[in-house]
Amino acid sequence: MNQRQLIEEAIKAREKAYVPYSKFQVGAALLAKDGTVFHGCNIENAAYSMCICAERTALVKAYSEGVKDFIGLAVVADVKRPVPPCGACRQVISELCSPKMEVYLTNMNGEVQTITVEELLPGAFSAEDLNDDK
Ligand SMILES: O=c1ccn([C@H]2C[C@H](O)[C@@H](CO)O2)c(=O)[nH]1
Ligand SMILES: [Zn+2]
Repeated sequence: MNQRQLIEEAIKAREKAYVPYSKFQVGAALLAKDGTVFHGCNIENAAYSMCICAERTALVKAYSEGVKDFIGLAVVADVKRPVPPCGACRQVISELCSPKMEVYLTNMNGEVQTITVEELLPGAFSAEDLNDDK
């Protein structure tokens, strides 16, 4: 599976978005090392702060099935620039994906920005900080 194909999977995942409030559909596709692709979409709630982003949906689906090794993540929305993940997702991606893994940020115009996990959130808070004895 190449970058273009993973983006196609994210476009398919986007169709499943549950977005009655924002009407802003986001899709994600997470490629695992074993070749499995996990789809994610955003899922909103009348209690707005409970909204779950597409990226986290895909990651939680994979982790909950015991899959933890990934090759890439594609994210797509219908926006002017390749869709930027929110801060919460950057934090979760930083913890659950390897620093050098590539993330493909895209839009429906076919623009693609390739960025690594470590570039998404430089200086991310991590488990090492918790264990820091100073
Ligand atoms: O990268 C992003 C950015 C936003 N959203 C969702 C959250 C909310 O449902 C809607 C508007 O912010 O888009 C995502 O799923 N991923
Ligand atoms: Zn997010």
